[in-house]
Amino acid sequence: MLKKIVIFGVGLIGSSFALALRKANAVEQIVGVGRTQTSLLRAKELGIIDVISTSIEESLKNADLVLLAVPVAQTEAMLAAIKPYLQKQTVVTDAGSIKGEVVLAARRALGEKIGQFVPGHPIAGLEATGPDAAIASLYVAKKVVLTALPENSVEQIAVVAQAWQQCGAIVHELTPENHDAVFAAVSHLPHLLAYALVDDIANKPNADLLFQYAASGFRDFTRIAASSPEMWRDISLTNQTAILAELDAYIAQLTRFRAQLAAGDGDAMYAMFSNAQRARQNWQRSIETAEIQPKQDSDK
Ligand SMILES: NC(=O)c1ccc[n+]([C@@H]2O[C@H](COP(=O)([O-])OP(=O)(O)OC[C@H]3O[C@@H](n4cnc5c(N)ncnc54)[C@H](O)[C@@H]3O)[C@@H](O)[C@H]2O)c1
Ligand SMILES: O=C(O)C(=O)C[C@]1(C(=O)O)C=C[C@@H](O)C=C1
Repeated sequence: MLKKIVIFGVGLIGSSFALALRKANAVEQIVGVGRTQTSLLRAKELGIIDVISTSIEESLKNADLVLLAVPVAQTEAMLAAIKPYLQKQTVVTDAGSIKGEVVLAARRALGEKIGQFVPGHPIAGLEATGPDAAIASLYVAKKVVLTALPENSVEQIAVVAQAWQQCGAIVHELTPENHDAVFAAVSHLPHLLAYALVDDIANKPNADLLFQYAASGFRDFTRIAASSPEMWRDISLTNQTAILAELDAYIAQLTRFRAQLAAGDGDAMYAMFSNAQRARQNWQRSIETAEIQPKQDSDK
């Protein structure tokens, strides 16, 4: 049981963490720190947080756990503001979608207190933002990747891992470099492609006509283009190298495909479509097995 947790950023991710811990009866008091009073008042109204912080110093007194759930470019300034008031027993974690730059920012901001920071990333989310979008079950049977630091103690890592497990999540560990390369391929690139496609269509002279007939294929491919521009700007800039590598590989793939189409090479196109279909079906089956099983267990 955590006595006090402090959440910086009461948006989708921070508020869902709060709701999940409350549902599990795993926390006594939740304090919210925000950029705008509006989201903090709304989070309090919705019963997500108990207390709206008016001072970082006060909020950190006797805290067990601090979660940063803000756009990743805020990490360094936020940890620098926290550092003077960070007590020895408090563990700090984050939910940022990239880890390499977050770790560098944390080292710069926290200095000798870096051992108290256990970097994390829940692999669950939505295109919606803010406390109204929060869901208590968002993390159930979903992965949370920790990229623990050599300076973290086993106990500090356990505080963060156990909090996520209380939310129903399954904790994995990766190095920050592996993390950023993996998510550049399977999360960051798809978001950028969806944004680019919708922007391209929106800028066409006949955009209204095109959107009028866009249907479920368009909906499935572009849901994530409704995500937060601030969040995705920060992810793009802080994971620039890995995203550029994935973007180049994708452009090469499109160039290959374009040549096949221009040449009317149906066999080559069929081979690529079949390989992708098989891979997508296998992925769907394996993810369903992994994610449905724990849900059934927890229903017992
Ligand atoms: N949305 C997802 O699918 C998802 C999934 C996993 C991880 N993440 C990561 O979680 C973090 C939060 O994303 P989200 O989806 O909850 O976004 P969100 O927009 O719903 O919430 C972010 C909150 O942070 C607040 N904020 C911004 N700057 C702040 C500051 N300086 N001080 C205090 N509060 C501040 C905003 O007001 C907002 O309430 C991001 O780092 C993102 O990369 C998002
Ligand atoms: O489902 C969505 O809307 C998401 O964008 C979630 C998603 C993802 O790409 O899967 C996005 C970013 C996160 O860092 C983790 C999860």
